[in-house]
Amino acid sequence: MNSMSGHFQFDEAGKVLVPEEVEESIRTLIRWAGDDPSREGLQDTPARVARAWREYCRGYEDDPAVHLSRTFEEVGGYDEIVLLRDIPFQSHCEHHLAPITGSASVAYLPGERVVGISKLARVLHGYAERLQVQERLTAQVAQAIWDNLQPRGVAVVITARHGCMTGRGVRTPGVSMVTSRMLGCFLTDRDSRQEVLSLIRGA
Ligand SMILES: Nc1nc2c(ncn2[C@@H]2O[C@H](COP(=O)(O)OP(=O)(O)OP(=O)(O)O)[C@@H](O)[C@H]2O)c(=O)[nH]1
Ligand SMILES: [Zn+2]
Repeated sequence: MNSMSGHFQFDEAGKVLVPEEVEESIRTLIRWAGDDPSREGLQDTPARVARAWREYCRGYEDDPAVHLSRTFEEVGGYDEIVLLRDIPFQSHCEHHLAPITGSASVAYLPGERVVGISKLARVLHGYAERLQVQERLTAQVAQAIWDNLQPRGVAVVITARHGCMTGRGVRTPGVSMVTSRMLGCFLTDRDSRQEVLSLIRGA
């Protein structure tokens, strides 16, 4: 079994085993950044970093479709928009492996089936906890809900800050990126789109 392809191995205590080649690559990076990986404070760092990255990227082990498979048919005749607003999330950009932190609003207009509301946040985290660009994250969350719930409409709006624009590069703190993906009636019907956008804005 190849530990590099996401099939992790664990010790008796259930802690993930870090392959030597992964630790060595982190030591190389520390050396390249200008420090000495053998000094006391950095000795355990490669294993910690490896485990931290497995956690940052645990979305690769997650299947959002599973979260959306547990649906309910009857919710008291409710057939209006369901919105989960301002769900905080963390991701990492695929260009610099820098943190992306933000919040997402996820809405759908149910068809036959509704889902437990926490599942919308689980889908978001499942895709966010991978190496991402914000546009793809937004599209994947919307598409997963569209494919699995067959709703009448889906709207996803994400606002996030990119660490690669604050701590390095253009060094422009405070700026956010906003992306949205509308499907179904939120794409084709102007009134539905306005309604969902005003709910998302909290107007
Ligand atoms: N569209 C998009 N761009 C992103 C995202 N995350 C990071 N980026 C951008 O990806 C780009 C990568 O540009 P490159 O020119 O290849 O890399 P770079 O030399 O490090 O660029 P700078 O960040 O401008 O220093 C940068 O403009 C980043 O701001 C994202 O989620 N979506
Ligand atoms: Zn980046």
